[in-house]
Amino acid sequence: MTMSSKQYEVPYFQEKYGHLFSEMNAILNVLHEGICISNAEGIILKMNPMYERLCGLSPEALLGKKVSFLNSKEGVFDEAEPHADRVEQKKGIFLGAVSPVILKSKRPASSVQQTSGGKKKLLHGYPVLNANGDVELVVTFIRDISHLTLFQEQIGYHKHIFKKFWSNVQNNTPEGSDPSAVVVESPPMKKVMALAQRIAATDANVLILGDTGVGKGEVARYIHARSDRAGNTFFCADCTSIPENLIESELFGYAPGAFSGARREGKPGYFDIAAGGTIFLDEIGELSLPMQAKLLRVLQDQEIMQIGSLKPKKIDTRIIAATNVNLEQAVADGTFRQDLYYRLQVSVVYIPPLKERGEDIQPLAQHFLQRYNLKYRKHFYLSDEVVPILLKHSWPGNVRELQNMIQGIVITNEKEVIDPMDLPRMMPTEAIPASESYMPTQGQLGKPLKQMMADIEFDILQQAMDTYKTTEKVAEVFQVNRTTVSRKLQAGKKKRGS
Ligand SMILES: Nc1ncnc2c1ncn2[C@@H]1O[C@H](COP(=O)(O)OP(=O)(O)OP(=O)(O)O)[C@@H](O)[C@H]1O
Repeated sequence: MTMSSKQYEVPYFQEKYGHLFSEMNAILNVLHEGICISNAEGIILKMNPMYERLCGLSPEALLGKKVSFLNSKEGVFDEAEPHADRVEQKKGIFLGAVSPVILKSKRPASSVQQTSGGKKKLLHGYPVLNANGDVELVVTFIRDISHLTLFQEQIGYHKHIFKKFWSNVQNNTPEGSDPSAVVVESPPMKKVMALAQRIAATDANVLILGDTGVGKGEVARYIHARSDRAGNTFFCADCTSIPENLIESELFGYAPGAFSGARREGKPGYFDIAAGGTIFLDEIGELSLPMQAKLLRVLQDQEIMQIGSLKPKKIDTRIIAATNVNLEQAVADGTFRQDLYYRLQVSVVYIPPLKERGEDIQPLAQHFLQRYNLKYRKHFYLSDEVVPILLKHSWPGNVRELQNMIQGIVITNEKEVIDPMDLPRMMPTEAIPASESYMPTQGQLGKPLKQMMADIEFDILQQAMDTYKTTEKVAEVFQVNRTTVSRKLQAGKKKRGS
């Protein structure tokens, strides 16, 4: 709609700036920004058509009025106005106009406003000062930024989806998940992998048992990679990381319009994502009893029931489940369904703990060292003294513990050779089996306790000197002063005449 310039003018303004009007109006009328000019009293003198459009107010309702009319927060209305005009004023007003602020501060001001109808507006106001430095006019520019914020929100949403997708991808392809990179040296592990290879050729569901960190996930990936499903998705779902109230919709998805707040188009579950491939249900021993019942139905009928759907849906997904829970005990305790336990018993792979696979320890340590050297651009290597200590450690956290230890050393160590001193503190002492721990000799027994203790101390320090070579390292291991170590060694040698 094109307005004649007259509609936007008040006599005062026309009188004072009339000579500029024709050119100025032509410019103002084509601008994509709304412009409003008010005087030092806050009276609105002029506005352009875009301003009217963006505010949803007629020029008659504004020209000659105070800017504070625009301020809906304070609910200021001209009581003299007829009711209809007040309603009209109310339609497009802001939560706070910038002009009153500029009149006070004499400085530019900006704000983002949400007007009726949920539109977002960006306001920039500038003072025009006279020769005395007083505000003579305030020029306010207004721009509709609703589409920008909508765009921003859409970008934010897509960023969120991308992040989720990326974390899923990472979740399913963890560091070193290349099945050919699985370290298998010990006879028990060779047996495990031979069994996994045989099972892979069938399409049977699998149950993998073993303590935490033994490599159940690795073996599951190995089975998938060697099966006919290798070209399709391997989806890893950690049952403990999904909140109980979401697990059903995450695993099975939901039908369109399943519940209020649900996505209109419905949501695929992990079983759909892994269609044609393999779903790895880790920590299955932690599933609640109601979810166990639903999983049993999936295993029996090869069907899932999406939330909000009345029709079962056929699935073509191989299930590999894993747990470190003793399922037999869990069945006896009533926390795991017996029928599900029997269903899962079809093909079972048990992975022994690392301490029972001694031949794997050094190759695994070298494997992780190589990986983290490459990752952090380092050249670390293991000293000969380290290997026996690694072999003697009990590895309660299994392969993951070894992996984390090597990564930690590569990140924090200063020198390239990794020796016993660089291992976690508890390792060297723990590595001495009980049979090798110190027992007083016949010769020592019968001596005063103080002397016996000094002898024992001397023997321990000498043993440590054999392992660590320098008094500095021995002092560090035993967390004492270096001079204390030297003094005690010298005293002991003197006493024994060596
Ligand atoms: N034989 C192996 N060769 C190479 N890396 C291995 C081997 N076994 C395990 N790993 C690595 O050790 C880490 C722990 O393995 P994984 O996650 O498979 O154990 P898990 O038994 O599934 O553990 P959890 O019970 O906690 O789920 C992983 O980073 C894995 O890549």
